[in-house]
Amino acid sequence: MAHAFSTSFGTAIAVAVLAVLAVLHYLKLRQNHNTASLYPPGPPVREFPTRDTWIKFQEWGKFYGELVYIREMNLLIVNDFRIANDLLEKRARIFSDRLVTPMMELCGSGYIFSIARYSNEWRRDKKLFLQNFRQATINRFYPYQYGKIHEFLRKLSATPDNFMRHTMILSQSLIFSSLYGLDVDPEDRLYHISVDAVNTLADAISLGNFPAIERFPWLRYMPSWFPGCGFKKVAARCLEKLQTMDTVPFNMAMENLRNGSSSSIMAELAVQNEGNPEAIEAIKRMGLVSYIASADTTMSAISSFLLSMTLHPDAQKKGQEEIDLVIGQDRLPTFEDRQSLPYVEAIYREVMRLHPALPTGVAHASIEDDFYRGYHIPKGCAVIPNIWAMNRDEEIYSEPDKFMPERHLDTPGGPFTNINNILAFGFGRRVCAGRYMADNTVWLTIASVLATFTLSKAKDGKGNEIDIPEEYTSHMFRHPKPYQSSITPRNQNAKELILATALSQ
Ligand code: HEM
Repeated sequence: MAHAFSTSFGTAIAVAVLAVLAVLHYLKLRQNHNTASLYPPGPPVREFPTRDTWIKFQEWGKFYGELVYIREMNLLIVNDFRIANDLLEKRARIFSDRLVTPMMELCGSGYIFSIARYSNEWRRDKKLFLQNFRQATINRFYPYQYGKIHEFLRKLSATPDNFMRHTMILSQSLIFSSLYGLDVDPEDRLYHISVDAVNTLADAISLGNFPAIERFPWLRYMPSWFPGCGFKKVAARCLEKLQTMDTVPFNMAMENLRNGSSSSIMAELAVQNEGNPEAIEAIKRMGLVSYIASADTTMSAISSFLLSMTLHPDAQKKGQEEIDLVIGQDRLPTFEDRQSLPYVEAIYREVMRLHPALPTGVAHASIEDDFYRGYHIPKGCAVIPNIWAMNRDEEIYSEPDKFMPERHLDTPGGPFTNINNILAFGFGRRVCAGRYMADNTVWLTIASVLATFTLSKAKDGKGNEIDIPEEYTSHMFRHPKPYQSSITPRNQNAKELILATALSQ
């Protein structure tokens, strides 16, 4: 009897569970059916802007709402930090892919994990990168950062009118010195190889430059003489340049180690992995991605700082006064001073807020269908985080377009909040892997320039200030367009401090 009871009870439970499952399945199907066609609203593709995309995206956000979707492109624009966090951070399992076009693959995107698919290859290369750039070991780069930033001060002092060129050289040469132990000059062959390789890559993978392969991906399997297959030669050239770029500095670093003239992180890693060709290739790729990911971004942040100081003398003065008060005028700032300089930190945070180097970040992509706030986000959707708009959220920042470092002092956490609050570095599992190094480089440059120079508008022959139009480039990387500025050492003491840095090189 007991057995019969338990059997019928068990059957009843099984029937009930099946019934619940059936209902749930039906509801899910219904939800999918209802939402499958419910994409977020958005404009037609023909309205897609060709420049200053972040401004148009921000306008669309105000018009269409929190999610803007361009159906023909399967592209989602996110203007709100909370949503970026929900998708790119909390649902990182789904939203950590990148869109890789056939042209990118042919050009060697597999070499550069910052633009590679969310894959085992990405995990492998990122792991090696993080071992070398994680927060705990980041002070290994301090000597190179002091060296190159002090060299930058000397160049600014000697030829201030070339400040833009000096900024670019600082950003590019820092990676060569930090990783390879190489002192690269703009006249060097290596410098030209690197600039040329990056430009070739940028041209080759920019959408619209090779429409045939974009429209007919199968063309990649045709020979290069086949009509419309000119892209194959371009891709082969690009790949070759990237290979040269990751091999030439690596070989130089190895040669320097062998002949005893200098050691370097790259050479030491290679020695530890001697006899393991795969590991050696991964080390070379790490050097390549470091250069590609760091040069333009670091240059942009420092350039935006210089322009901001020229345009905002009050903020500049407050930064200088804080430095004078805390460390005096007899030495240059060091990393140990950082926590004692809240206003300098606030200037840094404000530069990163108002002028993100990549205003629309780097697009993530989804690996499966997802549903968010009642909308369907299809598999393979490119998600653009509009950092520009997020950093100008009026609910968080009053008068968001104004340069006001004070806003970071007035917040509960003060200016020294977690680096992950700096949205300019991106999101989730694809967040900038070099951010600890970048953060240190940009901060030390800011503190060192404030300690030693005064920046102001340049004057014409009649002594009138020359107006600065405050124009920025309008493509993926955003940085100030050329302008004139007066950059002079603050006083004799500052001049001597700058010159003295040459002695410690
Ligand atoms: C001010 C300077 C910098 C800024 C503003 C910046 C910004 C960014 C952004 C927005 C991304 C994309 C994040 C995302 O997909 O959500 C990124 C990725 C990356 N950055 Fe940076 N970056 C800077 C400097 C550097 C430096 C100095 C390095 C290396 C030494 C570096 C290495 C990387 C790498 C490897 C990635 C790819 C991460 C991945 O896809 O997994 N960055 N960066």
